[in-house]
Amino acid sequence: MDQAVAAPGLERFARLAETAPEPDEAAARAVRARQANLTKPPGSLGRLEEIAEWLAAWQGREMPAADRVLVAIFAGNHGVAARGVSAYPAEVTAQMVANFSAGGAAINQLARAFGLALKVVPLDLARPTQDFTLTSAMSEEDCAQAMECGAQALDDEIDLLCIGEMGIGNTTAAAALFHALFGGEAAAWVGPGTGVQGPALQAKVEVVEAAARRARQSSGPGEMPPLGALRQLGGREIAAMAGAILAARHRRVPVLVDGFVATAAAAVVHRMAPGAIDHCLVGHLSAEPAHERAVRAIGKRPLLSLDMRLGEGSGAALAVAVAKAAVATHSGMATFESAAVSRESGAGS
Ligand SMILES: O=C(O)c1ccc[n+]([C@@H]2O[C@H](COP(=O)([O-])O)[C@@H](O)[C@H]2O)c1
Ligand SMILES: Cc1cc2nc[nH]c2cc1C
Repeated sequence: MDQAVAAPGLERFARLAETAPEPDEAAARAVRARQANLTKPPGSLGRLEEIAEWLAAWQGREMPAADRVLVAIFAGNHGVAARGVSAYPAEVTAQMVANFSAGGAAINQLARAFGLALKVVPLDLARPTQDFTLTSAMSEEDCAQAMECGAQALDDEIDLLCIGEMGIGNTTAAAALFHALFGGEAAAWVGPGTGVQGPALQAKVEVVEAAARRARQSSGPGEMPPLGALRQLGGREIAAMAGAILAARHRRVPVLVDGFVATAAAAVVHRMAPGAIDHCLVGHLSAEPAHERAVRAIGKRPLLSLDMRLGEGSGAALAVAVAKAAVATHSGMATFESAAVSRESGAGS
């Protein structure tokens, strides 16, 4: 039987989820008190107000910041790609990593446009994970090592972290993880990814069904433990994103999660302990059809919905603009007193 969580490396991450620090309620209260005095009808900045409070609560400061933002992109290769589940060949993963380094990818332009730091972390690209229809994707050591790489991506002082990924075949891994963690039909979690359609899409559904069946048998009766599911069905970049989410919580760094694949990493952490992803928001609703179901399953509501389905942190990076807007309004606006603006007349109550 497969007791993934018993591995020493993975145990460290199970403990990180169990000992996650709580939000700073005093900072959140201070944000709410200030917002009540800013020159606007109460609640009229909608989710910007919620985001300012969320940033402050996790940063542990009354005046939140979104100046030092890091986009971390983790890249991994997948044995299951050999089953024809992607519209692109597996070598595109390494080629896109080179493109990130050369500054030619979409995320490079978004990072430049919004003044974001970009870190690209390739994870053992020459050694794809195992085909998880046949055996578990990663050994316990491999999974723990990838999670550790994710945790270490946070070595600098930052206000906000965007997590993203690159990995041909990884929408199959993400679909398999959602299926294992949340149940339902495999077909409800599978979509085109980079553009798979017709019989190849049906074959992708069958790959996810076969993988979930094998993982369930290997993991034994009862609910599959989240770290077990990660090592059975995930990929190194998904494990790294899970590690980064857990490490960010301990550093009190709020996290913007990118699309469908990054949400699979958040889903693993969500299932590790109650409230374990309270410091995360989903930046953008992917056009990958199952993303909506996935974000609902982890109790989130994406900030943006622009029909993108790119990955590489792009949806999270765009959502930084919203976080910056929340900080700018919260910290820059005048109060009713300072601007000599009359408060509500009472007709509304
Ligand atoms: O995150 C998303 O919403 C998303 C949706 C579709 C595709 N992707 C990206 O496309 C790649 C995976 O697609 P595929 O078809 O190879 O499984 C991977 O590099 C992801 O970053 C990402
Ligand atoms: C070209 C290309 C760029 C990507 N960026 C993220 N996933 C991707 C997948 C492909 C195929």
